[in-house]
Amino acid sequence: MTTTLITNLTEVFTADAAHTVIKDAAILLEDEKIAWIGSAAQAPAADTVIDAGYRAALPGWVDSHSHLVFAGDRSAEFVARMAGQDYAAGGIAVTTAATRATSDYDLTRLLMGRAAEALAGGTTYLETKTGYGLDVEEEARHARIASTVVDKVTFLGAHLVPAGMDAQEYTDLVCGEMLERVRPYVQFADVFCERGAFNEAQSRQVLAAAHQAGLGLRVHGNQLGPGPGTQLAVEFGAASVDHVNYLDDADVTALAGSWESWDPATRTGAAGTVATCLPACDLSTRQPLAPGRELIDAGVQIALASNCNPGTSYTSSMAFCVATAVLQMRLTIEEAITAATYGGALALGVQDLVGSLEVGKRADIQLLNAPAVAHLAYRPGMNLSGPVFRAGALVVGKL
Ligand SMILES: N=CN[C@@H](CCC(=O)O)C(=O)O
Ligand SMILES: [Zn+2]
Repeated sequence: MTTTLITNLTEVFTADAAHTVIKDAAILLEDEKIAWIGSAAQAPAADTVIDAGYRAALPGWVDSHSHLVFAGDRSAEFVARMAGQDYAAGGIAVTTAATRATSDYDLTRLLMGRAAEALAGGTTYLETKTGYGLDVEEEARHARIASTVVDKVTFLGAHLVPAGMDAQEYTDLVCGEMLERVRPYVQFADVFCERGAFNEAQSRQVLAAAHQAGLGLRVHGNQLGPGPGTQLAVEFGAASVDHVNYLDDADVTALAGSWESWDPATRTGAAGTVATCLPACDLSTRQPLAPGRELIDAGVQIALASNCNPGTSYTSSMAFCVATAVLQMRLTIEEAITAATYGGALALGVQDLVGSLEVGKRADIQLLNAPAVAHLAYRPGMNLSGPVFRAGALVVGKL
């Protein structure tokens, strides 16, 4: 066993249940795990001592929603949107055409580049989805490639009905042969339950088949208008419902109800459906920001994620999401960081492994080139990303 002490930290934001902040702190690592956190003055001896240079530390981001397996460019669509055109699900087809025409080698290289970009920004745990393949061979190929690069893979065959195909026929394919082929590579399945994508009956069919196949569930819900997505997610016990821009009182009540057996003070009990807010996407599509403040106040556990994809949110910057959540969604800095770390872990079911800095957890730690984590929102748009540790190893930057 090797011990490493990271010391001279101005503050450590742990993202534990009490949002504990330790000033003038140090963190002891034993191999890949956190063994001790406390005041630097009381730090135990270690084999190696690393001087953090009076930076603040926080957990690595857990980005629980992205679509990184893609090729091609949709900047023209973005330009048109900024000129007043509405976002429509149909844009997905443009990426599908470009991605289908890209080799395994190039697609892997593109995905690895995006994952490296996220890591450099402090993301130490990453989920990504399929959903630009939209036929059996391509969805299986994208799932296989994703499984070699990211931590969790979500099957999103139910992203868009491909041109020329009947919606019911395609839904049957997603729930049958496609699901079977992607199954070895994925842990979750998702459905884009929205006008222009999959309706309630089709979404139900997808969720039921994925559940039957033993997958965790997620739903893209209530992104472009009111709809059944959120309530379906709760009904099926989905790990998360993502977007949640257009919620009514019944949706919020259903989400809150799913957390009734969860004790937020001890973070124990039965987890409900995490509401994942995607503020970078909301800005890029000019949708109303998800009601993160109201959801937290109602007792719902929320996550913040990048939704990095070429259509609606071409950024993997979790720091940008955190700053937006504080400045525009009225979250406190502690709530926003916790949603982007522990909340993401909860949405992926890995909260015992990552998402907070606590003894026994994996040492996924990002340092900020700033003395306090508040700088993430206080200095929006500035690149404050410093050295990053993943599983106890320094993987970004030098110290
Ligand atoms: N809403 C559905 N899917 C993606 C966008 C996909 C695209 O436009 O390429 C999203 O999460 O925003
Ligand atoms: Zn998405």
